[in-house]
Amino acid sequence: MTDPAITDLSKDAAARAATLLVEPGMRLGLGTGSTAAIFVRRLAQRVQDEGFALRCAATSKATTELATSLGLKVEELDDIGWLDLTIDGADELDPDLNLIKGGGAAHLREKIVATASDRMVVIADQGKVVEQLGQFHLPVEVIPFGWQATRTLVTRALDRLDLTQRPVLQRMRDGKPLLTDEGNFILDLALEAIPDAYELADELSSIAGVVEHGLFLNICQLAIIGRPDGSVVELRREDME
Ligand SMILES: O=C[C@H](O)[C@H](O)[C@H](O)COP(=O)(O)O
Repeated sequence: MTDPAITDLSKDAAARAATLLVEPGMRLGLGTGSTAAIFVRRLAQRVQDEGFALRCAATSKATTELATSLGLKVEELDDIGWLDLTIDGADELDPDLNLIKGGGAAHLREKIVATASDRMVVIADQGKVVEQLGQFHLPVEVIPFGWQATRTLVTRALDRLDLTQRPVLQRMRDGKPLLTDEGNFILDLALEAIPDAYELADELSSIAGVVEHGLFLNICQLAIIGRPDGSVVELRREDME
């Protein structure tokens, strides 16, 4: 396992590089998670040093609190309307820049913000880059009402795709299921490999109690992968090279 301090250096390298994509006056989406938090800190520092204005929309209560505490102006997405750029982390990314997100249970708002942006850029360390998605458990946000019936429907969908693993309600807080910022539960799918992410996404999206899954397909345009020595590698979708 990679030393967490090394991983943090890599995340910081990616975050620093991403701050250079931000231009004065931009409408900017702020992601959630440890990498996105480093970006928010780096961005706040740059804004303070250079004194320019930005309009930010955040993807979680945690990011709203962090950004606001650092002096960034955070507004409701609906008050901004549309975003120029969103910068966020990811749990996994494949060579097509398809992603798994939601390790921090924020993927619903993250997907709304990312798809309401002209560009989404992912920042990550090398450990997030995979050949095929699925090693990281796939989060599926479900409405608490009837969640067990929803879980049955998710199981049947997995069966149809010959995926034998079962969805699990495993994220707990104070002995109760963890609630997302939108008051929903998370089912985790430990799939190990997702042979066809588009097919799985379609199946999951067609289930009534599923609010959103953590597959981000065809949404990210650029990934900035940080290295412990402070350098970065940029990955673009193959069809965009
Ligand atoms: O729900 C959380 C988000 O999708 C995060 O962006 C993702 O889990 C990556 O987080 P981290 O940068 O902490 O690995």
